[in-house]
Amino acid sequence: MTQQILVLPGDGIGPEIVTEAVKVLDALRDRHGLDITTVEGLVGGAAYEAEGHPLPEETLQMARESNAVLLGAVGGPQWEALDRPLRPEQGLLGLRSELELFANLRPAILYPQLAEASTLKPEVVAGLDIIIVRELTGGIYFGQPRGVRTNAAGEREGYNTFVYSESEIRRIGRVAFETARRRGGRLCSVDKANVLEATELWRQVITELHAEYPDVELSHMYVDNAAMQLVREPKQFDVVVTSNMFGDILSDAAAQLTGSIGMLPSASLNADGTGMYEPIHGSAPDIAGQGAANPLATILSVAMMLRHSLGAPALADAVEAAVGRVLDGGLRTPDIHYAGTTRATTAEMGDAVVAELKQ
Ligand SMILES: NC(=O)C1=CN([C@@H]2O[C@H](COP(=O)(O)OP(=O)(O)OC[C@H]3O[C@@H](n4cnc5c(N)ncnc54)[C@H](O)[C@@H]3O)[C@@H](O)[C@H]2O)C=CC1
Ligand SMILES: CC(C)CC(=O)C(=O)O
Ligand SMILES: [Mg+2]
Repeated sequence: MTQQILVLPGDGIGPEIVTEAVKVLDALRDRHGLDITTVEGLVGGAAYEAEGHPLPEETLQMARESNAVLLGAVGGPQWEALDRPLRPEQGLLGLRSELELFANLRPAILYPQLAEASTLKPEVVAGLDIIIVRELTGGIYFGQPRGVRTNAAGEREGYNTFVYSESEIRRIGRVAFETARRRGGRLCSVDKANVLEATELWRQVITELHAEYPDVELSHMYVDNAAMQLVREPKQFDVVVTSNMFGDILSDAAAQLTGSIGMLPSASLNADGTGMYEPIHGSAPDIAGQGAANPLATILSVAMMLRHSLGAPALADAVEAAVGRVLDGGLRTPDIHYAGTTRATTAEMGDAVVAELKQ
């Protein structure tokens, strides 16, 4: 049966990188027999400009009717002064929450060809293959109450709520233990249990759950130490499970281990395997419109879509291998460019992946 993919380019570099990922999807459909159809929708600032809301009802409806969603990125300085519910980022958070995409998989894999692109010493990052399992629909990004109020001293104060229920921790914990079981068998749960009650409960629930996964080696680490360990000795990790905000921050740090934030894809999954696929980076307003964005994180997100939502693991492998061959050939967008390699635009990089896929 034909599977439908909702394409949401969003803002900034979003349309540029998504164009390249759609070229890959088109090639898979036309030349490799992938039975898909794509529809396009609005999200973020683009949706606000056209419809007055960052997540129009029509977009949400199309997402619900699709087998998978491919998203670029949202946000930009021009929308920062809007009331919070109208800001582009709320469109993305709304999609994650409405589709119950609680499990965010963020693999950080160093392509060997990019060892020199990393700002870390090659021996620190060579062979890096870790995955961050980030809880995506709870924690401080969604907790109530939140806002800005005037306190008793007549001063403005901002407040947010860091809250996790046992069931929210358990379901992301299960995804993480299962992921570890399929990989190197090691899970590190990252929290701030020494200070925050919500993450003290996190540590307890993950520890309880461990009884069901005795074959997985579990460790716990405070988030401040984890940030340091990620740059000190990243290969000590296999699977990391953590809360929404900690995962957001740690995955940007992990991205740089691989050479660039433009290399890290992600899958956001719900309980029935429906997924949204997006690069981990944002809309990069500083380079938007210049053809300078690296489209590989978005193209690698297509590979994750093929594996997790479209039941096409062999095509996922083919896309990842095509990316590897393009890097072998020396083509580099500016973020991963260094002496001896060939500078490429966003579109040249996408075209090169498509050309490699044809072989
Ligand atoms: N998932 C999403 O849609 C996200 C949206 N944002 C939004 O994006 C906007 C910009 O946020 P920033 O903090 O600057 O984060 P960002 O991730 O957009 O950019 C950080 C830095 O990385 C570079 N970069 C990002 N993606 C790249 C790519 N594919 N190729 C080459 N370089 C790349 C940018 O040029 C910038 O220097 C904000 O409005 C923010 O709210 C931020 C993070 C995630
Ligand atoms: C802009 C935020 C809503 C998201 C973010 O930074 C992320 O998911 O990595
Ligand atoms: Mg982020």
